[in-house]
Amino acid sequence: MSDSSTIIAIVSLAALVFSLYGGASPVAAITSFVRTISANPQVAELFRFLFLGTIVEAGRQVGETMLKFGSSLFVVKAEFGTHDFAYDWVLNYLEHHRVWNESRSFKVVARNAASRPNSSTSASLGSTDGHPDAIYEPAPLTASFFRWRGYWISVNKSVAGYAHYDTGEEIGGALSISIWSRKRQILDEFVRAARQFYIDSKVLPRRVEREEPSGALLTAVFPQGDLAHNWMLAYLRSANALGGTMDFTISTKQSDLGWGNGPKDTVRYMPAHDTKQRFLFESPRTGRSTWLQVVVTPGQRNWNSHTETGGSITIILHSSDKAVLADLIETAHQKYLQNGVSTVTVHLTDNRGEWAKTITKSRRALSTLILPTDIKETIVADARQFLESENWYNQAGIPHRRGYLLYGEPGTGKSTTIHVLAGELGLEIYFISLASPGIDDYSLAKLISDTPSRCILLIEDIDCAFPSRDEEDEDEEPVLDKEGKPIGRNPTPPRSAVTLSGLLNVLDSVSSEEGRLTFATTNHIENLDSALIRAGRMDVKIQYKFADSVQIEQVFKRFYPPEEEQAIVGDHDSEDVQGNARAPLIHAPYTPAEVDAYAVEFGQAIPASAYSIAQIQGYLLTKKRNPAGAIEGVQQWLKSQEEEKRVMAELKQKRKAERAKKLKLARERAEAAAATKKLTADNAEGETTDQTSDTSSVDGIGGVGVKVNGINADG
Ligand SMILES: Nc1ncnc2c1ncn2[C@@H]1O[C@H](COP(=O)(O)OP(=O)(O)OP(=O)(O)O)[C@@H](O)[C@H]1O
Repeated sequence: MSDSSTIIAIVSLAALVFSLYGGASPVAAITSFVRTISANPQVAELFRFLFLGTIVEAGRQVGETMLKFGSSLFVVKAEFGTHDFAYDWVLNYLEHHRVWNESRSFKVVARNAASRPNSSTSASLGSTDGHPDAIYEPAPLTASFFRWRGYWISVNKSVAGYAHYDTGEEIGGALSISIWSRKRQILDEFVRAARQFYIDSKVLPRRVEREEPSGALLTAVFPQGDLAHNWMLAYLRSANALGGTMDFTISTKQSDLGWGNGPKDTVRYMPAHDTKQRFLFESPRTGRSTWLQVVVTPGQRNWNSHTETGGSITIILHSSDKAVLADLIETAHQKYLQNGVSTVTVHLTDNRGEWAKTITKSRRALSTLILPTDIKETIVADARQFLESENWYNQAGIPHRRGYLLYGEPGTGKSTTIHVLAGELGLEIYFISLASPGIDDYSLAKLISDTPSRCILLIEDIDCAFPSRDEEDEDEEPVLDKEGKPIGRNPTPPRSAVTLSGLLNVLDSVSSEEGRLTFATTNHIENLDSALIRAGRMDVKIQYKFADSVQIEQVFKRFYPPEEEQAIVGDHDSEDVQGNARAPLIHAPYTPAEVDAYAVEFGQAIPASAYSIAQIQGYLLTKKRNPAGAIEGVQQWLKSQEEEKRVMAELKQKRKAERAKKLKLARERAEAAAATKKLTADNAEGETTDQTSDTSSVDGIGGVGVKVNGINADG
């Protein structure tokens, strides 16, 4: 009975007594009432029960109030909601202490068991047939007691939750604990111990949604196209952090190389769109472990440029410490650099003028680059010294940038030099071709500002930003003066939308002063503007020529290494960084002495400064593993090359003759046009004179006729 009902009962009783004995004093009325009812034994019995019941209920209520008061003095209580991480700490800790070991009432779950903390009480159900294990949880409202550091603690699943329709994780429930102690700090110690145990046992944390607001977590987004995205991807792949997903997109495309475990993987397993994976980051620096949740969003493929843009990697850190994020990024960066030891990364643009694609090439050894004398060593030393002398540049007030112009015949090793150098210096190449459709002054400036400091910026075929001055160019049209006389030729319009001033601005821009090595290559240095190649923009200029006899010998020896076993030269993947054969393929059927002798013979057979290394390499590739055959066939090959040259020269000659004919025709047409113009002017003058004299008008018209005939005869 509640307090109010007791009061109502007493008041009603008093009212009854008063109505019966209204005229008497209250004491007399109660006395006579008691006398009246005690005369009736049944009514007396009823009132005795009522009286005793009231006493017992009042006593119970007083006792309960005292117990509540007492327990608030001697028991510390806490509740943990299933939506919160603290619930996971405590649940995991209690499971570890086998708190419900003796219980006879469980809730058993199997869905999503793989992502739940490992339970010591979990039963392995059919673990061999791929079914998940079951997890035993306390059933709602069953209390369990256990001793912890000398205190009694009771645990009770006070509110039963329900499974989330998507994740299967319990939400809406609560776990209550009561610690039998007067000391409030025991609760702090308990929660701290549970949290530490959770961290130490590295159990898989619950999944959180990116949108879920949580001050306890840090979120970092790495957008595709930024270098940090590449670092993170390299790190996650190397740490096998993306293998845990259950949703894959399978690809066999070369362009999806980044998702393979190695460059030679034929099938690549890419995480499906927006899949979330949890992964324990163990910092090699601090030794600290932090759970990460990784969400990979692949980009949209642009079918014109065959590149992917707009993707991202989102990392949710189960930590609020920014130092962990910084540590993760640095670890990923270091991993990426380590990978770069055996590979060279080349960034390419799409046709909208954005860095969109990254390809990885095997690193090429310095020894595989064949240049006269010690040019390659000089270039490497020069670039290395430049990178190491940033302070010197700053102190001297000179922009910290260096430009190299590699010019000369095609196929002589200009691009190869840059590839080799990138491998030697551990730098990435940012490749821009000025002839690409999407590249103009604006996109060029943007592309360059989007490159990191310390990289190689490679501008290939820089001459296409300038009009060609090639005498042989067939597209040239004659330029005529006012009189219609040819005064020269129109230079071919540049093949690039980039202008000279745009290019110079970019080379001089502030963003180029960050330890960047700019390389430009061209086959036509004569077409370049002197402003572009002056020192300060192009500090080092190196000419590449056709191979001399020493180079020819070296190429030959490279094809027939004197080792017992050999790899196919020219296939870079079969060489390691030192240029040694990685995968021995076949027993060499010749001795080193034989190869040396053949090489000298080969060097003498091929005329010096007439062929590029690319051409010679092309021939030797037809004679793999057969140095004697290469010597035997060389004269035949030279003849075919001469024949090819002759045919090319003939074609050129023919084209020249056609152009001369075209030019002559154009000149004649122009002269005729000029003559017509003059005749019209004379005629107009004649008509003016005619208005004053009739005879002169006839002469004038006749004069016109003669002139017209004259033009026709000429024509
Ligand atoms: N000096 C060289 N040393 C080693 N290999 C070379 C050399 N020159 C050319 N090659 C080989 O020839 C091929 C083409 O070389 P590369 O692309 O470097 O020439 P390039 O001068 O840049 O030509 P282009 O001016 O046409 O771009 C490569 O496969 C490379 O292996």
